[in-house]
Order: sequence, then C-alpha cells, then structure tokens
Amino acid sequence: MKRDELAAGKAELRAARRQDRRLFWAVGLFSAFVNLLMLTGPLFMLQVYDRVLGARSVETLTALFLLVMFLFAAMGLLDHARARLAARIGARLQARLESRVFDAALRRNALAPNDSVSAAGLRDLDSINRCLSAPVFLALFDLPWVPIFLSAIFLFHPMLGLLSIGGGVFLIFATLLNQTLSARPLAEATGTQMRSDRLADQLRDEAELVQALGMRAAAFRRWQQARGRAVEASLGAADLGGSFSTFTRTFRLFLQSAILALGAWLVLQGQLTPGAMIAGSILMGRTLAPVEQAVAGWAVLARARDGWGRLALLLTATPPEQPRTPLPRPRAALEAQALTVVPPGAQVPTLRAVSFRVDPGQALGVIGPSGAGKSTLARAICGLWRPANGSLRLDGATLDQFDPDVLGHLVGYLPQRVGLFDGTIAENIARLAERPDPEMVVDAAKRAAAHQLILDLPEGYDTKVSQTGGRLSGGQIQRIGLARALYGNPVLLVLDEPNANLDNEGSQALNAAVRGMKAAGGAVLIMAHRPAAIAECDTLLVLDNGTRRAFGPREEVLKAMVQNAAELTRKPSPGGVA
Ligand SMILES: Nc1ncnc2c1ncn2[C@@H]1O[C@H](COP(=O)(O)OP(=O)(O)OP(=O)(O)O)[C@@H](O)[C@H]1O
Repeated sequence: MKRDELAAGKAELRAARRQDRRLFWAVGLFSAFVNLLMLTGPLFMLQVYDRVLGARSVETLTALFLLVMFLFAAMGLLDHARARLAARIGARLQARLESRVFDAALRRNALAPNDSVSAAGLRDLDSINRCLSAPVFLALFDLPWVPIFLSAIFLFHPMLGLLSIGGGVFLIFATLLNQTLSARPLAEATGTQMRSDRLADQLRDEAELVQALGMRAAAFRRWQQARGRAVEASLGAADLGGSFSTFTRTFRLFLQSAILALGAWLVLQGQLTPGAMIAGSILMGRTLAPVEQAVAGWAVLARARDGWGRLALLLTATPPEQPRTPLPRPRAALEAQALTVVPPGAQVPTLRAVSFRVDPGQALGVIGPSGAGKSTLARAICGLWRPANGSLRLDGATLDQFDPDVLGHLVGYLPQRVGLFDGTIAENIARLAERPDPEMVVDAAKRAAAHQLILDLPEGYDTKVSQTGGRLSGGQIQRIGLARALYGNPVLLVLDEPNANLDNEGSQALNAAVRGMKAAGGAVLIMAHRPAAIAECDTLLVLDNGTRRAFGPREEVLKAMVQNAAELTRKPSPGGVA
C-alpha cells in the first residue's frame, strides 16, 4: 500500500481528529496532574519513615495523612475525568465520521461487492472508538513521564536510578519486540476473523438455498475451516500477547523487589534512608505501570491502528461527493452517444459505443442474449457505473451532474434480483424513508398495480418483510419492487427483467404501469428476455456481446430480426449439404 494512496483519506481522518484537539490537550493536562500526583504515595512513605517515625510525631502523621487523603482524592477525580474525556473523544470521532464512512462503504460496496475494506469500514471505526476509551490510550499519555520519574529515582541514589533505568529500558525493549512480533499474527487474526464472519453472513442470507440444495454439511465444513483458521490465528496472537503481558508484569514485580533489596543494602551501607528505600520501590512500580499497560493493551491499539489505515484507504478510494448545483426536474429524454462502460475493477468494456435515445412518453425495450450487456446498461442509467467513454445524458445533462440521491429519485430502478429490507411493506416502498408519506406509498402501489395484492396480505401495508421477502412469493416481491421503483414519481423507469417472476396477471399489471408512466410523460426502459415484457415498447435496442445490433421502432426491428433469422435458416450450410 503506497503512502500517497492513503494521503487524502489520512488527511480527512486527521481533520476529523483535529476537531477534538482541545479535548486531547485536556487529557494531556489532566494526565500531567495525575502523574504528578502519583508522587503522593512515594513522598508520603518518605515522610512517614524518615520524619514521622524518627520524630515520633502523631500530629505530623495526622497532618500528612489528611493531605495525602486530599491528594489521592484529587488524583482519583482527575484520573476519572481524563478517562471520561478520552471516551468522549472516541464517541465524538465516531459520530463525526460515521455518516462519511457509512456512505463510503456503501458506495464502494456497490462498485466492488465483497470488498474487505468496505466491509470492515464501520467495524474499524468502532475499534478506534474502543481503543480511545481503553486504558491503553491513557497509558500513552503516561509514557512520556516514564523517563522523568526514572530520573527522579536517581535523586534517591544513582544506583537505584541505574537499576530502574535498566529495568525500564528492558521493558520498553520488550514492548517494541512485542509490537514487531505480534504485528503479523494480529493482522492475520483480524483478517481471518473478518473472512469467517463474511462467510457466515453469506450462508445465513442464503439459508434457504443452502438447505434446499442439501449444502448444509458442506457449508458448515467450509465455515468451520474458515472459523478454525480465525481461531488458530487469534489464539496465536493472544498467546504471544499474553506471554509478553505476563512476562512484563512478572518482571516489573521482580524489579520492585530487586530495587527494594538494593535499597536495603544501601541502607545497611548507610547510603540511603529507609524512607527513600520504600519510596524508590513504589515510585519505580508506578513509573513502569504504563509500560506494562501498553504491552497488555497492545492488541487493542494495533487493531485501532490497522483500522485507521484501512479507513484511510476507504476514504481515499471513495472521496466525498462534491455538492452539485441543483438542476430543475428533467424531461424524460435520455440519450446515449457511443456509450462505453467498463465494470468497476474490470479491464474490458461490457458495453461498447452504444447509441440510442428515448423520448418522453416512450418505452424502449432492450433485448439480447445472456451476457449481452443489458444489466450493464441499466446500472449505467442509474448512475452506478460511470461511462468510460461516450456520454449518457438525461434532458441534456450528464448523469454525474445530478446529486446521486436526487438521481436515485429521478430514475426508478427495478433490479433483476429484488432485495427487500427488514421492515414493513410501506417502509420498503418508501425506500426506508424515516416518515413514509402514506399517500405516496399507496399511489406508487396503485401505479404498480400492487395495491390490492398488498391489501390481501394479513396486515396490508404494515406486513413485516425481511431481506428474502419472508412469506411473499417471487411475483409479489417483484411487484412491491416495482412500486418502490415508482415511489416519488421518477421521470425514468428502468426495469431489469421485470417479468421474470410474474404470472399473466402480473405481466398485465406491469404493462399497465408502463402505460401509466408513458401517459404521464415519463420514459421506461425494459431489459427483457421475454416478448411479453416488450408489449408496451415503442422502440427496441438489440444488444449482442456489448454492442448495438439494431435500434429503431419496435415493429421494424422485430421484422428485421425475423428476416435475418429466416435468411440464416435458409442459408445452405458451409459443407453444401441442404
Ligand atoms: N461486476 C462485473 N465485473 C466484470 N464483469 C461483469 C460484471 N458484471 C457483469 N459483467 C460481465 O458483463 C457482461 C454483460 O453482463 P450483463 O449482466 O450486463 O448482461 P445481461 O445482458 O444483463 O445478461 P442477463 O440477460 O443474463 O442478465 C457479461 O459478460 C458479464 O460477465
């Protein structure tokens, strides 16, 4: 991954983070006080051993104790406050980036389904939020104090200082080693976990198919293998992280005893007071605690760092939509000139130099064998796939001059495979609008001739459906999909294989909807295999292998096709045998 591939995304993330600069400074400031107040314990010990016990003064002890109580209370409050602030930085960052990441993930997924970067988008944002509210994040603010406190131990005795610095350097070395050694296992654990989750999601979405085709055992084995790899990878990462964490904790505890032993020896040599011996030991324990915390929370930190990189990649690959000057509602005039479309990620065009036009009040049938490029054209008209060459204009404006959401309402799209969302039928027809307009919903259903069909369902428009349609039949789903395409009064209707699941009554309802659209001055494009679907078409576009074979009034094109077919069957075979 090259640096400049991430530059724009990184800049965007940094700009979002910078908005909380003041809170970061506040956490830093609170951390400074918390760290200074960390000295309370050691200083108290120093005073108790060297002053109170020596002078046998209960008053001094009481005064010191009250002061210490106050200082510890202040430290606790500040520590709590900085933890709350850090958690809020995380939550605010997540809230600030959520809509951008959601949008980027959605847009990228529309272009490249199953892309791991977009699949991880919101989860990565969550990892960053979780890291900011984890103790390891605060430990990062304590780490700069480590050398300062280590030097303070020098003030007690240079030998204590040297031992502490030696121990500290060793622990920091262990942290860096942990980081280096665990980077790969951690990345592998995250990657394998994501792949196994995706497979589980896919299998759950296709549960009916998996069961019907007797794929349960094979599907389970496949998922088990993926899951096994994920568990193995995360076990490896956890083992490594755990070993380092245990080692650093044990080593720190040992170091505390070692410094106590050294301190006791220095006391015996008359070079140190007992108070300094105890205070030095406590100070060193406190000083090295953040190092230990950094090692223990390394996985959280690494996950957030990897997520940050992936998010930068996602945001760079999917820049924010530029605001467009709103255009007036266009006429239903669509014109393609030498339109060439290359599917995202592909090298070869699947539509080559295709020209045609549709005028208001017209329906165009797009026909051709499988793989001819009909769905490619439908996606291009919906603005999903951009022209690589040539142009596609709606009432004179190229499609990218419209805001994608506006275009989505101007072009009603019924895809080949209609997917519904969890919710009621009314919510689905209203395209998940927060407050669906009941009149518009019923109007769209009526124009799709689906009104009665919906009323016949037990809860009518409030019937709950799911991604797979739940209790709805294929034909019912398709007609609800048609109502959804008609919702909001689009100027253009793009129907990809609309009658694949329709019975005779459904086909007639579809034709009535097309007639209604034409009468209202709209235009309709119907990608079709079956002749029944083009009954209402005025013109036909014949595609083959991504190129235009014919275009013109329906009857003329059909006649020419019949003639061609007749000539082909009449032609003698190359071998001359009749
Ligand atoms: N996302 C994609 N990436 C690369 N190639 C694609 C993609 N989607 C479709 N294609 C290819 O584009 C060509 C045209 O496919 P398209 O789906 O447009 O055909 P179609 O005419 O709609 O076929 P059908 O009638 O079977 O639906 C096919 O060769 C297909 O393999």
